[in-house]
Amino acid sequence: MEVFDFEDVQMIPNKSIVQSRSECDTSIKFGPREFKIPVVPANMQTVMNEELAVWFAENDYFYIMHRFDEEGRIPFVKMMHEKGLFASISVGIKDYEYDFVRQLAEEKIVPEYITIDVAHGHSEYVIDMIRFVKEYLPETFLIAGNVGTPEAVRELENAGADATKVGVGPGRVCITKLKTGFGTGGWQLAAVRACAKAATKPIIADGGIRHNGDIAKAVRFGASMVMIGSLFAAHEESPGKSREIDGKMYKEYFGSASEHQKGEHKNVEGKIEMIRARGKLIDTLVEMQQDLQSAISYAGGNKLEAIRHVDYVLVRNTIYNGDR
Ligand SMILES: NC(=O)C1=CN([C@@H]2O[C@H](COP(=O)(O)OP(=O)(O)OC[C@H]3O[C@@H](n4cnc5c(N)ncnc54)[C@H](OP(=O)(O)O)[C@@H]3O)[C@@H](O)[C@H]2O)C=CC1
Ligand SMILES: Nc1nc2c(ncn2[C@@H]2O[C@H](COP(=O)(O)O)[C@@H](O)[C@H]2O)c(=O)[nH]1
Repeated sequence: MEVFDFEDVQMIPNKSIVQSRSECDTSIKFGPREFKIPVVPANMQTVMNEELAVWFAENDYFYIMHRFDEEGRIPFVKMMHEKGLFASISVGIKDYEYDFVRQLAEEKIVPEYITIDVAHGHSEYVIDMIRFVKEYLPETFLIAGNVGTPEAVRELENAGADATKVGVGPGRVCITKLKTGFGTGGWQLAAVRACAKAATKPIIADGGIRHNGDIAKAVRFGASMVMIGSLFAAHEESPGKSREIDGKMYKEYFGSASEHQKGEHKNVEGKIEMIRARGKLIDTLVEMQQDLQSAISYAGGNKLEAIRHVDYVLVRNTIYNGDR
């Protein structure tokens, strides 16, 4: 297989058909709803919280709530539904998660989206959970992950997953690749391509996005949705704690498998980073949308779909052209 990552690829412009980039439509239908852009913040504790979830849902952006406040999940779904908003939550695969899903079904609390969020999604235990969720909550749109191979995508889809999440180890605070030697770190974009070719349902490209142009590249290689952690962390509204270092403000961004998150040094595959505090989240979202509109224009179309068909070249790390 030909391997490459985001920085190794440049897409080739086509003749533009629009008079203004504002004509380009970045919206995407994902599951039962349509969203403004094909981007979702990572379901991590320093990226998403209840307040942000409400704001994202109110403003037609997709979100996935993390699973680290286990007791808070049912009140969260109820609160979202009382406000007339969609609920999108995460589950793990431990035994008590089966009780949780059963409780949702018994109490008729049906989230619109559930994401099975584990590091190594290509596993019989994940397949069992997919079957269980689809049996008890058949109306919920079920995302399962994370995986890095076409075979895994096929197996999770066959078990009933409505979408799969691709990316094992490309994240900014990920140390899976260093600690285990496994993953899609360094060739995430090629893994997205291979998985998308095998997929019959949508895939989410998860991790490794460092620039807005990477979103367009992930779409080009088959992603319906792109999950991003580090670019969404450290905004004014981000949940991470703030700290002043040498007179500059930073916010924490830590891995979901970090010692910081787990509270113990066992199977640690994540780290904590301090990221320079940035402005408002809405400015980042608007810039992502504008950059995507521009990308659609370069692709020669006026809808997101146009990006999927463009030619590309492999430039092997040269896109910075000495500017970095
Ligand atoms: N996208 C990525 O590249 C990665 C993401 N993460 C994130 O970290 C968080 C914690 O993940 P995770 O450790 O899966 O969650 P959990 O702690 O809930 O573990 C999942 C379950 O699977 C079992 N398991 C068996 N083999 C593995 C394996 N190789 N990796 C992980 N679990 C295994 C675990 O048992 P036991 O603990 O006894 O082994 C546990 O029961 C998640 O939010 C996940 O998204 C973590 C690493 C990589
Ligand atoms: N290997 C690990 N991966 C992790 C951990 N916590 C989260 N993640 C993954 O990273 C992406 C976000 O990536 P980014 O490049 O946009 O910052 C996130 O969605 C998870 O899939 C972890 O502790 N270890």
